[in-house]
Amino acid sequence: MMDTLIVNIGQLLTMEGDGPVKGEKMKTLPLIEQAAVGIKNGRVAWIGSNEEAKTISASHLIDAEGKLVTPGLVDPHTHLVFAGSREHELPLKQQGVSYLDILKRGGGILSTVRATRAASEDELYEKARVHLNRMLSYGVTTVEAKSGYGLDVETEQKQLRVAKRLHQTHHVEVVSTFLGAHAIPAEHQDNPDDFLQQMVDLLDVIKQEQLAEFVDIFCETGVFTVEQSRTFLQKAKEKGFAVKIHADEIDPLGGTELAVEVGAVSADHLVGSSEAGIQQLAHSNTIAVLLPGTSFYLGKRKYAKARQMIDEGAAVALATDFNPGSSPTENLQFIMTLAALYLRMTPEEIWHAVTVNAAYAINRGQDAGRIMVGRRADIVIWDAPNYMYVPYHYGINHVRMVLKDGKVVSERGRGDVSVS
Ligand SMILES: N=CN[C@@H](CCC(=O)O)C(=O)O
Ligand SMILES: [Zn+2]
Repeated sequence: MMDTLIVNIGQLLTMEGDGPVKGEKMKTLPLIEQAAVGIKNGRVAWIGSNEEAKTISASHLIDAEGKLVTPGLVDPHTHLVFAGSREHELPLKQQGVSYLDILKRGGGILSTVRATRAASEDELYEKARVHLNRMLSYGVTTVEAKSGYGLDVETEQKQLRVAKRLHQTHHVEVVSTFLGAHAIPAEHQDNPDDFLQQMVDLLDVIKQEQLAEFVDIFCETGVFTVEQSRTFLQKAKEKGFAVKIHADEIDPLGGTELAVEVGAVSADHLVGSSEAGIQQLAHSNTIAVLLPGTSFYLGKRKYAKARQMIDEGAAVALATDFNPGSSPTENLQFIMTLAALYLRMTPEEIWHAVTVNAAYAINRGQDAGRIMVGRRADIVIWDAPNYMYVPYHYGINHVRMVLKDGKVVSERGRGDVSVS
């Protein structure tokens, strides 16, 4: 007897397998047609054909109506917790002022820092909760959330406490990353190493209070150098954190090579990765987290070389990079379309990148990203006839229903608008 039985599934993407999916293997999608899934105690208890399902009883029956069913999506790179917004930067961008120049003038990340410092913990929580609700409605059941808009001891902890509270209170699982090294705050422009030392000193408290499991740094021109990033991440690793890097986002500094060297769980952005960096990445365990929404929104022509990365054998994941400056969107489905058009990833590769590989990019590979017996039942029922349809029909939400731990936590109308 199942708690819930999902029947009449046209295409079930189980993503069944072991470990992150690399290179060539991303081209083959583990898929069952005319399938059904049984759920008990919040976990997947049975997977079989729709025919076999007729012999199984359940307290709650969901008819997938011949549509697509997939694992809950995983968004492995977001800046979820912040105050304010930055729509006033759009005209500056139109005048040709670059992202790094806006930052140099004290805007960009630093303007969000001022707003976040001024906000109360409850205000930050309420705002982030709204963004997280929206992510859930787009099919995301696990999300990574970075701090980095405090850049002082007090506000960084405030952001991390908000992420922890969201994890405890929201249906979506929130995996927390300390990004205290996101920019050099105004008061430390002349002594960035002192600032980095303050952030290092904070690591013990973060560990004790279990406020984050990852540590990240923005390795970029005018922000932190490769040397500073190496030292900072090595100290974080010594203190027991897993590490990530904002690498080669704008200028090709060698952040990709550094990610491999320090054994980062993921290297993120990678728009300017060198040939050597891509080679090293492809032969490492570091997941390449690509953020085409950021290239798109910064109005760039240059995108990460996803094709080359996959062809060389790397495991690629995709994320929204949701943040108020370079990618203000919670819509991972739109990112899937950008990946198809600008990263030239195939639909099969894209689905790996938003499920299993995204889960491995945040050390959740054993829990999320796959529909397998014994796993948490984090499942999306789509109003889409097949997996290719989601990146194809762009800019709208194709989710019909989201289950987290076997419970329906988000449900939408069918989009069949009645016009009188
Ligand atoms: N590049 C650094 N951090 C974010 C942007 C943050 C912001 O602009 O507020 C990113 O990943 O794109
Ligand atoms: Zn980011």
